[in-house]
Amino acid sequence: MKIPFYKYQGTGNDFVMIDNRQNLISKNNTKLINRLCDRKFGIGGDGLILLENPEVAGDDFKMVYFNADGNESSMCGNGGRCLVAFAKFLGIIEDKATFTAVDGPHKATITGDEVSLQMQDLTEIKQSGNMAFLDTGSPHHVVFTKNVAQLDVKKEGAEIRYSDAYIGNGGTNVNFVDMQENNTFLVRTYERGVEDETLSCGTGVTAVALAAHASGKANSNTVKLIVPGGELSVSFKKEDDTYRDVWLTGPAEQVFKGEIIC
Ligand SMILES: N[C@@H](CCC[C@H](N)C(=O)O)C(=O)O
Repeated sequence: MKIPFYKYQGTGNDFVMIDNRQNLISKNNTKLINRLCDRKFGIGGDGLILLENPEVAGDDFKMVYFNADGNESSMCGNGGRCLVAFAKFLGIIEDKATFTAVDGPHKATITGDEVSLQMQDLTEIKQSGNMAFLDTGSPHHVVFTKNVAQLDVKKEGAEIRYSDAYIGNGGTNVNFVDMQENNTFLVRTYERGVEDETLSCGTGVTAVALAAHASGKANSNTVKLIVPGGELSVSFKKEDDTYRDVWLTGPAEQVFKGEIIC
């Protein structure tokens, strides 16, 4: 059997994309999904995303996201942006989308090469010293520190991800953040389910922007995030204790296509 696939990247966070509206691939095939994401034995990717038929009235499609380990996981911000570009490529949408993912409904807009994705509203941010924990669709531990460029993110991220605080609770992603000038932050992320540093994480930079604003490190409603794979921005409104109208914006690009032989 041959299954057509596409590969997308958004600031270096890369995904295998499959149009699964005809149920070509089973969501329970963890081994196959893990192998397809393997950079030596498969296509290679930080995750795999299925575009499926919508289950909610008014939606254009449904997003199903798997980490590179083959397990279905929580929301992927960059993956969501790439999926919107894929939906446009497939002719499902033009420049606007409405879809549902594991964390609920999302809206998106496309402007040239950039895709903006609306993230969920957020109220709870746990802050302690230079750290914060928040769930922007996926769980994120945020550490504000210095010399982020020199850090061993895989080693230090794994220590936090597998620490007693998180191990019994499904784990966490970990973001190391170096504050620059003018509401700009340098971010490196250790991703759960990839179990390594990725070049970018959309829910991660969203968490960083909101944690930075909540702790007074950012004073603008638009924050610029520099990640190893490029640049993203996050804009939001704060009403009472809640961050609303949270939008993640950055590039999303199709890089190649092929056929899975299985
Ligand atoms: N790369 C993603 C986050 C994907 C989910 C994460 N690995 C998890 O399991 O929590 C993003 O862009 O948000």
